[in-house]
Amino acid sequence: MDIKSIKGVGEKTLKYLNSLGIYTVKDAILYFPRSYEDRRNIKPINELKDGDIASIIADVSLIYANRRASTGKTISRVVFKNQTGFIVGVWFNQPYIKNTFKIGQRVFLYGKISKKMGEVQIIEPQYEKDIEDIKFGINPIYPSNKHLSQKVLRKIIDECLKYIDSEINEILPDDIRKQKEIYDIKKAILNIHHPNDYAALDKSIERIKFEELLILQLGLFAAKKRFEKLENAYPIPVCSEMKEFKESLPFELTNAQSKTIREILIDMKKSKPMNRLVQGDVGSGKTIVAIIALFNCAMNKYQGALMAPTEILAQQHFLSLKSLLKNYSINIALLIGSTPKKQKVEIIEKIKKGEIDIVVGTHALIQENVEFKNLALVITDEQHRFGVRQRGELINKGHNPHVLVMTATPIPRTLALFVYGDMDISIINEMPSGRQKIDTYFVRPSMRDRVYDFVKKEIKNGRQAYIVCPLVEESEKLEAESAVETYEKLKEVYFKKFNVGLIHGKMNSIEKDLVMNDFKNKEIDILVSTTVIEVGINVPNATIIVIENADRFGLAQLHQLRGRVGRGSYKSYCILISEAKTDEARKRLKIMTQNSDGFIIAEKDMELRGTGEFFGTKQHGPLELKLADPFKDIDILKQTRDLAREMLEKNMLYKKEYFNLIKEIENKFNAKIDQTTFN
Ligand SMILES: Nc1ncnc2c1ncn2[C@@H]1O[C@H](COP(=O)(O)OP(=O)(O)OP(=O)(O)O)[C@@H](O)[C@H]1O
Repeated sequence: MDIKSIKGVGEKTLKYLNSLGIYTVKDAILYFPRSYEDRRNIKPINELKDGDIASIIADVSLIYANRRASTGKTISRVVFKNQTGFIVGVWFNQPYIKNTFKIGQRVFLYGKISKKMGEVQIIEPQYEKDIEDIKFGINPIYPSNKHLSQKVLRKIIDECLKYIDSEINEILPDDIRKQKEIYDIKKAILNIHHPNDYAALDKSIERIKFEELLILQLGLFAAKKRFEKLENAYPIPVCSEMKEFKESLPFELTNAQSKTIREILIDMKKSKPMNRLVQGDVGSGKTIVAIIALFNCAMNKYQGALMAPTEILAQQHFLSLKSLLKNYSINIALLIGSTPKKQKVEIIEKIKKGEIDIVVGTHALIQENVEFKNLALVITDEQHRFGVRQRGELINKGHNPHVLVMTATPIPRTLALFVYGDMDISIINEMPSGRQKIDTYFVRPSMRDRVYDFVKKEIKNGRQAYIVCPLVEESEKLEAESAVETYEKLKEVYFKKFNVGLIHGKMNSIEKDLVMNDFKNKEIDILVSTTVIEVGINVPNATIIVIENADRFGLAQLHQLRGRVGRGSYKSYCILISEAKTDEARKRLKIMTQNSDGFIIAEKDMELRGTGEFFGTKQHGPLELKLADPFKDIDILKQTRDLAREMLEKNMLYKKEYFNLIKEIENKFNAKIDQTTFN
């Protein structure tokens, strides 16, 4: 059911809902809160302590005129009272607040308490004036943006929840739910939006995680079986030019690269399609491995495709391929969202006729009108951006093509088995020779000027720098705005005599390319950027990266960002600027200063948190998991793996009560499942 049919969803709201990924009523039902506010305890004012998060019901007793503080901020103050005392609501830069309340009106307030010189204040509280309508339970807070208030979003989602019976199907049969003592799906979803208590919430979250991980495990088993049975891939022998090509490279391959390449070339010779994951730490040299596989494919007159997670990266891979393969008659094309229409049509036509040997692209490659003549090798450079589903879509364009997946996110071996259990794994655990350790420092913002002086020194020595702006979750636009601000300031104040460039996610790809090219050609000394440079960017002359508000980033992300430097033989530096107010933040940043191996960082992160935000908490995770986190939920992961095995051994999945489960696996993995799949 379309979200448009829900009361209160006009054209504008629809646009904003879409920007959150909500298009249907089902999307809204499955749009889970990011956190909760506990409104159950209404507290007497005279018992409030500084720092409390409290709920209060009181009457408006006095509304002050707005005041301007020396910082330029407008301050609005409203006094509320009840039998237990007075409390002052304080709002900054919201001058309209003073007209929002009426003397004598009864309101509900929720927010953080601050005690200042005997005055009890509640800072920028949430308020509700229709006391009748107030929900006093544990209320959801949804990931949102400034256009959609929590109030509106809650109302819409609550309206959608009325349709839960028709929109959501139970996929776990009764006997499994009983055996595992887990909630039915509808109860779990309703509880996640409006929990009665935390125990019910935990059990509900667990139910969703269980379902997600069970589907993942079954999907992986199905994929593995499917691959095991495939026999008719194009066998691609090692071409006679291979030796000469390797010798022509500008560097000698590391042992780990050579071993991985050997494994790949052996796989490609077979008529059984390759299904291999290459895991290599940041900067370990995965690209050349992909290039060699593509070269071998093209020299055997088959087509190969390389899919990258961003346009910048696709472009970079395209240029590397062009330059390294220039002495061979291999036709290479780039196909990305921003390729001009006319050119796109031409490229697509040539791919179809087999006139293009290697095509590099983004998800534009999986668009339906791209057809290949003889696609024999599919490489996806995942960096944890693609889901299993998109990978499947590209694979379906070939005739059982060989598949190579590359990832720079280090996953401890035991865990890799669970999340990439369907694939063979090669690991590049060695850095090219001549690399030096990246010195990493964690400093307070008060040291910023000294950091900038250091940046200047590096630039005077001929090197280049990245300055990464604070992460703004949930809004690429705000992130871009903050990057522009930082850029202006740096250009005009600190680095007047230098060439400063800017790159962020809201620029179109032509603009991004221009900037990246200028940076590569040393026309830019300092590149101010958001996390768009996180994956894969390769400018070996850049030797220093400064990361602002470093504690906001996940460790994986910091590790990726740091990997933008130290990619050549120059000594490189990573400077993490952070207030790091909590113990945990300090410990995490210390992990970065003391370790350089991504696998170890991943493990330490796991130990420290007992959970793993290593992957980040975005709802569109690598495996399209909404709540489950393979790092954190290792117990559920094991349970579901055992259950998946049992289901297969006992041939349970063909019973009709498993119909919905099977449908869901087909959906998520973009693969057909029938009686023969698991045999
Ligand atoms: N054996 C080698 N010896 C010297 N330099 C190498 C070697 N292999 C790769 N390089 C160089 O190292 C740099 C990093 O390689 P590449 O871009 O493939 O890394 P990556 O593993 O893809 O890193 P990331 O995960 O950051 O994308 C490149 O400049 C590449 O030319």
